[in-house]
Amino acid sequence: MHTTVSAAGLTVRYGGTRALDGVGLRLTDGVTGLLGPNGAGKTTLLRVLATAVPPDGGGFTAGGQDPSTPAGRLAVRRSLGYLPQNPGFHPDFTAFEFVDYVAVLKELTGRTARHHEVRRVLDLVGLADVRGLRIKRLSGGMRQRVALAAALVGDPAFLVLDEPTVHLDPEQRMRFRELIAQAGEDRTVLLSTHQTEDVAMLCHHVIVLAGGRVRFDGTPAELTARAAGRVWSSGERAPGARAGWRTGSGSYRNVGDPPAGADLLEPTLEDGYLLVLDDETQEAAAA
Ligand SMILES: Nc1ncnc2c1ncn2[C@@H]1O[C@H](COP(=O)(O)OP(=O)(O)OP(=O)(O)O)[C@@H](O)[C@H]1O
Repeated sequence: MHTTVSAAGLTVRYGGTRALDGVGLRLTDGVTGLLGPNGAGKTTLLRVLATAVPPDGGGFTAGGQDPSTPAGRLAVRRSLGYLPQNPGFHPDFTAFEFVDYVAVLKELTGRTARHHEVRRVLDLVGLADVRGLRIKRLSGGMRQRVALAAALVGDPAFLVLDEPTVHLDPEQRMRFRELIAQAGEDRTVLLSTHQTEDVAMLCHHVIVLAGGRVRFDGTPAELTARAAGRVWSSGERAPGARAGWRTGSGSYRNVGDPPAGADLLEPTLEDGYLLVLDDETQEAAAA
């Protein structure tokens, strides 16, 4: 069960700051990655799409429902799972109690069916064995899985995940990626992350946000292609490099504007992302 989400002109102002400045997007089934530097507006965008913050301008629909009307908002909320940056756990709740509490908020009122659903989602994220433990006794990775289970309660068609892999060690991150990929098989998932590997491994679609605006919207391959012919190796730091660092082999890996005859390297998604941000910074400085 998935849904289509379409947004146009989304604007959110906090005093003089435009956290979102006319954002448009279209999400379909599968996992879309949302990349952007600190303060880009990612959390604000996710909060708008999760109907936690109404936009000052523009709007969106999810599954054809418009959350600017009370009936539409209810319909969008019923089809939504949200994993916020700070899930607000009560540390004395057990994993089961927390997810059950979220299930009550999501209007799963029949106790037996609700408890069945809570066990199903805890099972799905691999927490069946620890569902009776208090959240304060769980590791960071397990807590993130509790938060994901809470987001999955009621089998929502649209899942909004705000930096779910942050603070996880590499093994936990890998396990979490498996869960997100699984969730994205039959859902529309929007995943905010600072990890370009998350996007390279999980996403069929990527949006780069900076300064409250969409700077790139396309496939991971298209983002990587932005750096084609712009990554090269040299014996020392190259003058045309926007970023350059000495690698373990002793040579420099440079990203930017290569000199003629440079020894070009295969670009990565991270190179493409760096150049999208850097090109945008240079354009802003020139304007
Ligand atoms: N409640 C708020 N009050 C005032 N300003 C805010 C508020 N929330 C966000 N902002 C500002 O809006 C801008 C976008 O913030 P947002 O948290 O959406 O960015 P982000 O991309 O999620 O950043 P990060 O990666 O650091 O979480 C920033 O300049 C931030 O300081």
